[in-house]
Amino acid sequence: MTHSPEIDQKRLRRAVILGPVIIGIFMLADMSLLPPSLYGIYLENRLLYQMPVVALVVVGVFQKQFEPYLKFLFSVLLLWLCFTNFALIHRCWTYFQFAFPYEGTILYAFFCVFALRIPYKYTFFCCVLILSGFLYLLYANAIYQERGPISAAFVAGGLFICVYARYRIDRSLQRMRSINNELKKLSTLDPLTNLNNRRALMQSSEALLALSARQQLSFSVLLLDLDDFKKFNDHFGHQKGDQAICLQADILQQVFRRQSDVISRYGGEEFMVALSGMSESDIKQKCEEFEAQWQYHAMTHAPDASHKIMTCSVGVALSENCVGEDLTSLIHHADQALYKVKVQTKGTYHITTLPAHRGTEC
Ligand SMILES: Nc1nc2c(ncn2[C@@H]2O[C@H](COP(=O)(O)OP(=O)(O)OP(=O)(O)O)[C@@H](O)[C@H]2O)c(=O)[nH]1
Repeated sequence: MTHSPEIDQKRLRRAVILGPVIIGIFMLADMSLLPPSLYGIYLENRLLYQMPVVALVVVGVFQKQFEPYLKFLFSVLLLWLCFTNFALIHRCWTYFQFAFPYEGTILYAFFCVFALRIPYKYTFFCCVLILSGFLYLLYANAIYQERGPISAAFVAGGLFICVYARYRIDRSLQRMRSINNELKKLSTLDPLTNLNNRRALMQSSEALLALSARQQLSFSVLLLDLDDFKKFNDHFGHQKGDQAICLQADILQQVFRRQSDVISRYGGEEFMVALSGMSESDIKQKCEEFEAQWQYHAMTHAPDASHKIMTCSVGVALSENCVGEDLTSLIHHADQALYKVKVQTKGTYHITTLPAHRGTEC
């Protein structure tokens, strides 16, 4: 299941607010364990060094302009929390011979890596630095005495779990994203021609029609159907038929080159093109260019077909002012125009111009 960026952002904001609350709860627990002589350096460490940085990060998460730098900011936060904690452990030991607990290191790492979602590479880098810092702390001070090695192993193990789990999570997310993109492609593209399929066509055409209506532009639907294609298939075989369909897709892409032109496979050997802002004479010119391309390629047709070479009939519905027009009705008019061509002269085109609607915008 995927979430929208807005939901992700809300969750991140909630998590980052939770951070100081958890630190606050731990402070109360720590204070109940600490000898009163340590209150001063403990509160100084938490309130003067840790909390201001935590507050800065919370503010950063709520500022949109910091979004690209959040992973860096969270990594700095993690390092800062761990190293200020090491400084506290060092001071408690040096001045009061008190072995302040080290387990917070692992909690900081778990929170920043999993709740704030520091990516794998940053996590790896941070965990290496944190472990090095902790090992140096143990080397420089005999804080945990005979429990030193097991403490080191515990911190190393906790950090390793962080790195490895983050790696697996990031890999799975990456795989999910690429599968999602593939599925999206499969659900919108026709596998033979790589053009939009009917579903994507309807979405794109509706959007283009709405835009054309708002800008008071003309809108036209072209239905293009290869002639006597059944005879072609029967004579040359299905594979050659597929080649003709691919050639049709190539020709359409050559003729209708504007970025806004919507080209798609409507179904079988039928294609549809939706155009915005084209006059009747522009469309005539495009249809002639299209027919000329088929003449140029001169693909030999079946002996019993109406033409010696492959041709394509085109039916066009042109709405000069598409305000109030709907796509289904335009497709219907284009289909009727195509039918006229099929029964009269295959391999040509027919344009039906629709009168301008009056009234509400579509
Ligand atoms: N090779 C191939 N053939 C297809 C594909 N999709 C549909 N067809 C064939 O296209 C043919 C369409 O035949 P008809 O609808 O009778 O149309 P037609 O023979 O072109 O006749 P007119 O439209 O009147 O010119 C059928 O034989 C389908 O099997 C495809 O993806 N590949």
